[in-house]
Amino acid sequence: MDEKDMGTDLARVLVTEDEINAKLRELAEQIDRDYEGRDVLLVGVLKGAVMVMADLARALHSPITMDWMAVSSYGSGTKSSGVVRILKDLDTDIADRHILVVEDIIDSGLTLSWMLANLASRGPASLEVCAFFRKPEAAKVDIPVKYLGFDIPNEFVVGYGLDYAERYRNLPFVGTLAEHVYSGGKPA
Ligand SMILES: O=P(O)(O)OC[C@H]1O[C@H](OP(=O)(O)OP(=O)(O)O)[C@H](O)[C@@H]1O
Ligand code: HPA
Ligand SMILES: [Mg+2]
Repeated sequence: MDEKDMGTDLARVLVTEDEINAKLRELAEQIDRDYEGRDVLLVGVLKGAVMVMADLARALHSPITMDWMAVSSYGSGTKSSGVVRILKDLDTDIADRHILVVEDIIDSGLTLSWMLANLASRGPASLEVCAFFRKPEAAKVDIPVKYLGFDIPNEFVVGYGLDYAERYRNLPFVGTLAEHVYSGGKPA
């Protein structure tokens, strides 16, 4: 599915594939500059951050390693429960390491707020956040984001890693879903 052939499930494209690729290059340049001479461990948050992690890592020239954590607060719905569970912990000891957490989206901020407190308690040398999308109007807690992709409106979005009931993660752009997808009805 691309932007010209969205099917009937998508209502509106918010960020195009070209905009995503340009932003990745911009963020990678900044990260390369900031981490010059230091080894950085990118910590991706499964599963949403898979796309941004893979693309950002390839856009970087810095020597990086990657690790993954799986936490879940949304389940199959569209609202954060605020209750964060670790489904998979890091394989790496992050004490004295430079950690850059890579997230697809900050919505309420509850997931990342919990994760940052958890990671900080492990004694990293530094701890920063790269979030590709953020919904400023949805924030319940303030998250310090050093590398930000796009601020987007307070609507449920899918694509580029973001799912609705596990679907749409593979769209190369980000958009909103048509009403019939939520209501289970037929496309208009
Ligand atoms: O700021 P918040 O309101 O906490 O929301 C953001 C989090 O919610 C989503 O994860 P989800 O729990 O859906 O898991 P997934 O990445 O596997 O889809 C998203 O990938 C972020 O991790
Ligand atoms: O808008 C969203 N879409 C998909 N997953 C999400 N997780 C938090 N916010 C969102
Ligand atoms: Mg999800």
